[in-house]
Amino acid sequence: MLVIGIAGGTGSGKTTVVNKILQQLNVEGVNVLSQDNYYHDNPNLTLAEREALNYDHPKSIDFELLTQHVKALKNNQSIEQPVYSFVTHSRTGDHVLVEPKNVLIVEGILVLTNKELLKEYDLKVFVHTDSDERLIRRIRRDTQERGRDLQEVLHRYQTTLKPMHQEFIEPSKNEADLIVPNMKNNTVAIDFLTTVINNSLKK
Ligand SMILES: Nc1ncnc2c1ncn2[C@@H]1O[C@H](COP(=O)(O)OP(=O)(O)O)[C@@H](O)[C@H]1O
Ligand SMILES: O=c1ccn([C@@H]2O[C@H](COP(=O)(O)O)[C@@H](O)[C@H]2O)c(=O)[nH]1
Repeated sequence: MLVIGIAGGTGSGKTTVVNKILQQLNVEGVNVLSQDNYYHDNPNLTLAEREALNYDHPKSIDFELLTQHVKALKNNQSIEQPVYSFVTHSRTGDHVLVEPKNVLIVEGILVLTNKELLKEYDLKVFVHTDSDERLIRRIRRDTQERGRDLQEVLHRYQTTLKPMHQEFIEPSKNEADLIVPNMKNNTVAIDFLTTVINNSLKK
């Protein structure tokens, strides 16, 4: 199994890059584990308390479970991936059965920040987009798809998103084997990535 970690700031285009790779890959099967499904659950807190949490710090992620799931899939075992809701900031209680396949992509803002998880990757990618462009994309997405209002997005950007990006996410770029600029559609980088993946699988 080939394991690929794809990180980058919020709104950098990680999901978009992953979807483009999936469309082009010439392999039997690919699993994608999104870090977004591995946020810690906080069932004892009220919704208002959960809304106030910092979701951009590495401690907000259940890296133990994520790493355990990556290791299980590599050992040819199935996993039950938790499902997370961005509306309630909590796990829904549902699970998705994931069976091992030839390629495993692990994507998320913090997936290159955890030492144990870093050991599991064969290829590490960082998607780069300038912060002003990422903020614009985040405002659009969170107001249109995640039920947030403008003031909430801007407040979160200033209080947690930007400082956490500077402290944890941007430095994790140094772990990457490849940096993909994604200010505009970058077909060359996507072609390059799919070629690298296909070649690694042939070895
Ligand atoms: N190269 C690009 N040019 C313009 N818009 C893009 C590009 N890549 C992604 N987007 C848009 O930016 C938003 C965030 O992209 P997404 O892939 O969800 O980012 P991430 O997963 O890193 O948070 C989406 O609305 C997506 O359509
Ligand atoms: O309950 C939550 C958990 C996370 N977030 C925000 O999501 C982004 C990460 O998602 P991307 O798809 O990579 O942008 C992160 O910046 C958190 O702030 C949330 O709003 N609520």
